[in-house]
Amino acid sequence: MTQLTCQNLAVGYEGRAVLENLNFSVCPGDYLCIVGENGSGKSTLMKTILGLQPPVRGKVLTGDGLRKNEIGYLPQQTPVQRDFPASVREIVLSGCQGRCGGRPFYSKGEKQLAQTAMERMQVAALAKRCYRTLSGGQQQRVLLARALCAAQNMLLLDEPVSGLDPKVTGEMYGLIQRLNREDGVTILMISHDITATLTYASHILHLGRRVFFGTKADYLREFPQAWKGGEAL
Ligand SMILES: Nc1ncnc2c1ncn2[C@@H]1O[C@H](COP(=O)(O)OP(=O)(O)OP(=O)(O)O)[C@@H](O)[C@H]1O
Repeated sequence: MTQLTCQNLAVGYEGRAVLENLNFSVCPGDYLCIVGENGSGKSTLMKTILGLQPPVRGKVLTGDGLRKNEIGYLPQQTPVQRDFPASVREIVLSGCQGRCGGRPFYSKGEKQLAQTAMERMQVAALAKRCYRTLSGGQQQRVLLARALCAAQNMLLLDEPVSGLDPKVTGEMYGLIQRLNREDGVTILMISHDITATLTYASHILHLGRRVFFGTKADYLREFPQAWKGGEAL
């Protein structure tokens, strides 16, 4: 059973394709890394998958009980977002907004969901702290907890470790791996980190002059030089 299928998909702007002929599926529990050089269309594909912009051609289909508004999203952080003047708890709770249906307060269940997400991401002790006083790694864990409030089945992460030091990067990857392995959360991750991709991914989508989609083993068979950190495609 597939959760997400891109069928003859072309993505781009104002009818002009940046990427075309994309055909791939994601199953529950997959860990898909989307790699490719700058400008290859990773963010455009992600926005199309999230339904934030229409496909130029083709379709994005969801299945296995997953609806398009049930994909949790961790955007790439901008400096303005890093300075956001709200408490950790408020930010995590705001992930529940899609569930509120216009209601101007959070229910007991939503507050519990936020508490559980903060515990899973090890930020419960920071609940009352102001977001902008946190370290980069703590901020990313808060945003992951927020994404978990929005969706439990699939997370889309746009370069979740950019700007983090190696130790914090390792911790972040560890938390994401636990969500995937222990909680069965499907992961779609845009990454520039080929070593991490080859360590954690079950599947790889490489965007570029040639598009590749397949398992990590297929990728390594086709592009053995990827291990050496060389240009893969
Ligand atoms: N709003 C827009 N309107 C028109 N073209 C755009 C728009 N946003 C991006 N593009 C173009 O689409 C192409 C793909 O951009 P995109 O941001 O998806 O690439 P990316 O792989 O995510 O790059 P990066 O790794 O630098 O984040 C680029 O040529 C870019 O200039």
